[in-house]
Amino acid sequence: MSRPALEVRDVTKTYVGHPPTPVLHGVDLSVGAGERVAIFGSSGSGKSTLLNILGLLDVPTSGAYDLLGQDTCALSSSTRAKHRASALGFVFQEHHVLGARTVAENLAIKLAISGVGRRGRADLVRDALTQVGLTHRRNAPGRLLSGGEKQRLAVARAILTQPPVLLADEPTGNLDRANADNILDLFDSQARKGVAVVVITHDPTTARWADRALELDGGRLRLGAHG
Ligand SMILES: Nc1ncnc2c1ncn2[C@@H]1O[C@H](COP(=O)(O)OP(=O)(O)OP(=O)(O)O)[C@@H](O)[C@H]1O
Repeated sequence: MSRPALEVRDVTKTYVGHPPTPVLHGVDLSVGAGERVAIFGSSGSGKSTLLNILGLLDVPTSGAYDLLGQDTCALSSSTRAKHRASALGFVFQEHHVLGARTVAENLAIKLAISGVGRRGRADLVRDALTQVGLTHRRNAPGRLLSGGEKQRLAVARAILTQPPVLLADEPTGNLDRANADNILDLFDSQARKGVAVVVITHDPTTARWADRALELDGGRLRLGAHG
């Protein structure tokens, strides 16, 4: 069997404090290339905590997390940041679009921050806009986009450098059904290219859309009712 894109083994997370807050109690998760996984669970069950760990924004208290075959727990913070930039794309419920910048500038700025040279940027921006169907809006300021268009721009930003893993936190949360389906279609295209897609969601339709829907309950993941 081929190596999973990401693999979490017996991960625990306890936030330090008085008293400490134990959140994850032994999470196991393996996601293959091209697989679409949805994670749902009640408020406070630890979904964001797990996504922060998967996104290399936080570290587990114990357990192992391998991303693209690399043990991430042993990495220095600067190597983690490099790994985060090259391996992961993020889509959030809040799309963080820069309102005063054009659609194309929103993407070019992300590439500049990622260290992509000026010459390479135009092609990547064009490809990403084509993929999400926003080419005709490339010169529009971000503030004039509709909610659905802003979220498509957020997906374009996440896939700009073609990361092999896409992490999304309630990506359809603020959208009507048609726009939500549009975002899921974009994720489908990514999965068909071999990208591993992990989505945190409260939306039952999004959970049913996934190849596997897992419920975070009692600090552990189990196959959910939608799976
Ligand atoms: N930095 C922190 N320090 C201490 N406790 C925290 C911290 N971050 C989260 N928690 C606590 O950990 C628990 C899980 O939080 P988390 O945000 O992961 O849940 P969630 O499932 O994403 O919730 P929601 O669906 O409401 O966003 C909550 O009880 C929360 O208060």
